Amino acid sequence: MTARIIDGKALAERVRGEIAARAAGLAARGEQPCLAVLLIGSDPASAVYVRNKVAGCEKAGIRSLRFDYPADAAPEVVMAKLAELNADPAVHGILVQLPLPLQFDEAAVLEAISVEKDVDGFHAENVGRLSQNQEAFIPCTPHGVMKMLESEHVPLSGAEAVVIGRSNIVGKPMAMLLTNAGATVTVCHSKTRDLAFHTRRADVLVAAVGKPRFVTGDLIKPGATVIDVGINRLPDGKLCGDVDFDSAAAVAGAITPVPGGVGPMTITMLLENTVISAERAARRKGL
Ligand SMILES: Nc1nc(=O)c2c([nH]1)NC[C@@H]1CN(c3ccc(C(=O)N[C@@H](CCC(=O)O)C(=O)O)cc3)C=[N+]21
Ligand SMILES: [Mg+2]
Repeated sequence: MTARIIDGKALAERVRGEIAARAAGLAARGEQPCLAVLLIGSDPASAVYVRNKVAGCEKAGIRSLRFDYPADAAPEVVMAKLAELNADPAVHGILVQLPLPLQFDEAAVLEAISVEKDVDGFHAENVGRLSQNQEAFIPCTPHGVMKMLESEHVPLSGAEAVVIGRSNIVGKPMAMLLTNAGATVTVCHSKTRDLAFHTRRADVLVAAVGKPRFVTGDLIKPGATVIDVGINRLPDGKLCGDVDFDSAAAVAGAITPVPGGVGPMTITMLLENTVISAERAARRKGL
């Protein structure tokens, strides 16, 4: 058996077409969607992601504002910029690229973004709303994964879902979304005693561990849907996921590649959240 490949890039293209149409409609009514992106420091991976986000905005007809700060930037300077962007009615989304340099209190920075403009969905209030299954900005990576599962018609109600990784930006919100969709969810992590015991029961397996090729075929239930959230840069510069693609694809029913899987959907959901925020602003203004 060899797994069907879930083409995140193709799905992202399709969804971005719809987002671009909504953005154009908003611009015609005088409310052009606008995303502000703050990048602090010079981490090369962060620079690539931010460049991809800005390019994604441009292609979808979303205005983007980019603010770059040196690694030793004073937190007060960034906080002042956030206050300014929160108050600017032309700005609909604000994203502070993570990780932040050590002098920053990450939680304090995320809380300083207004809930209405928190298109990353990392503000505690949006996290709380998601956990209560209320309308909220949903973190882009897990939201993109849900869209992929939906477009592939993967049944979730009553399914066994296993998430490897318990980060605030992927693992935990992923578990919440799968729970809200009716799956029986297990969250595994570095302290899990018998990983294979859990993963071999999974109808849907999401890998967000940050270890290259960590999930091998022997951990996968035959026919399972395997979602690879990992993005690891190998010494040769190539990108690889948390899943050992070849051994996994021999067992799984469907699998996402890296690159071209979850990554492009992550940026797509960021664009969608920005458009949603702009649509709300337009509605408030009666446009
Ligand atoms: N505040 C914040 N919000 C984020 O959403 C956020 C963040 N910080 N910090 C880092 C992670 C990572 N992330 C990715 C976005 C796009 C790709 C992506 O487009 N990947 C392409 C390949 C890109 C490449 O060539 O490197 C792919 O998988 O095909 C990957 C990873 C967003 N993140
Ligand atoms: Mg983890």
